[in-house]
Order: sequence, then structure tokens, then C-alpha cells
Amino acid sequence: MDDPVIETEGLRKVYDGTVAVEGLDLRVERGTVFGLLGPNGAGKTTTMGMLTTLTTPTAGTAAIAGTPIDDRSAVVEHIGYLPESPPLYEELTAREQLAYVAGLREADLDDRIAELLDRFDLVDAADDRIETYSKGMAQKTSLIQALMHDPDVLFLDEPTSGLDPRAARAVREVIGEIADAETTVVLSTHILSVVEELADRVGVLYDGELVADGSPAELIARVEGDGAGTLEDVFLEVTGGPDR
Ligand SMILES: Nc1ncnc2c1ncn2[C@@H]1O[C@H](COP(=O)(O)OP(=O)(O)OP(=O)(O)O)[C@@H](O)[C@H]1O
Repeated sequence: MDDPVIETEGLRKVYDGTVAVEGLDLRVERGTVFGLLGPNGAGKTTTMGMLTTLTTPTAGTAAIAGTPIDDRSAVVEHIGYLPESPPLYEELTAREQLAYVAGLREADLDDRIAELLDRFDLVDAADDRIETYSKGMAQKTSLIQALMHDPDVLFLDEPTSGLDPRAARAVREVIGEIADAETTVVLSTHILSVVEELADRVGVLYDGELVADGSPAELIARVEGDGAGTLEDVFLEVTGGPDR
């Protein structure tokens, strides 16, 4: 059962004297939905950046599905990344956009794209320009873009931000469906209810360090012995208390 799909050891990033991530040791098992929490500036984006090869670590090592992150061309086969502002060409249709990205990957993904459009309820709109889409539809198109090559790990940065409640729910449902025995999801967000709903495991970063790591229930039990608390209580406790 021990099958870590993400492994980091002493992963560290310093920007001009500012320590963004301090010696991160992390093992995430395949099939986990891992919620990455932390206040502004805690190091979430930097951590995701290093694990998606966009940010070069100052020190330490990391591997995704056994492939070291410094082997960029090999690692990108194993990961999908949905950044907070995903790159979409508004003047293209979803089908054209997805075909374009498949072309960049030099892969024949037509069947997979058709399956995902169907699964995410986008078939009827697939030949309309993205500029006519609601934010929720655009976000689902971006999710397909990140998923089309069937990555081992999908990294999501604030996937429901800017969406109205209905669209946010649709995207949460899609994320819940994606996460299965094979696909691991790393989810960075400030919306604790999203993490509470989706995450099997939560890591809280504070000042570049992992200050809490466990299942939501374990973390809640740790701060509120009777288990009556919420992830918000955990967050406030481990990041400096409610009065900070
Ligand atoms: N390109 C950069 N150059 C210099 N400092 C940076 C850079 N990127 C991040 N930092 C610093 O590194 C620290 C961690 O930032 P990071 O963006 O990873 O945090 P975060 O948890 O994603 O924050 P937020 O929730 O606000 O997005 C902060 O002190 C930030 O100012």
C-alpha cells in the first residue's frame, strides 16, 4: 500500500534572502486529495511551483511518480497543473483549445478529450468560442486541459476562486470525480470548506514550514479534543492563534 507519488526531502526555496519554503519533507500516497493550506505568503505557490518544475529549488530534492523534478521533460508527463489564472485562448472554441494543447504535447488525445468533454458536461458548448463561456465552463475547460494526458498528480491552485456558488459546486464535483485510486490531487486554496469537503489529508504551511499534516479529522481532534471543531479552528491555531 505504500506508494508515494510525491516525495520531497529538505525542499527549500530562498528568494533574495527571503525564505519562501524551509526544508519541506513530504510523502503523499497515490490517490490522495491533499489540501495545501496556509496564510498569504506561507509558501503554497512556491511549493506548487517547485513540484510543477516552474520554480527551481534552492536546495533539497523532490520526485513525482519516482521521477526527480529536475528532469523537467519527464516530470511534465506525470503532472497536470491548473494555475489560478489558466491560459485559455478566448477566441478559440474549447475543442480547438484542447486540440492545440494536445498538439503541444505531440499526442493523439482526441478520444480522451471527447470523453472528458462528455464527463464534464461540455459537449454541447465544445464548438462555441471560449469568450462566450461562463467562468465555470472556462474553468472546466482548463481542468480538461490539465487532465487530458492522464497525469499521476493534478495540481490545482484556487480552482473555485471567482466562481458563483453553482459553478463552484460543479467544479468541486468534478474534482471529486477526478480523484481516484490512480489520480492524486494537490489542492491549494483559502476556501476551507472546499478542503473540508474534498481533502483526505491536509498540510498547513506557515512561514515556509509545514506546521500541521494529517487527515481533517485528526487535525480537528488535535485542537479540539471533543472533535467538535472545524478546519478553521485548526488553521487559526497552527498559524498563530485567532488574535494574530
Ligand atoms: N518571485 C519572488 N521573488 C521574491 N519573493 C517571492 C517570490 N515569490 C514568492 N516570494 C516570497 O516568498 C514567500 C512565499 O510566497 P508564496 O507566493 O509561495 O506564498 P503563498 O502561500 O502562495 O501566498 P498566497 O496565499 O498569498 O498566494 C513570500 O514571502 C513571498 O513574498
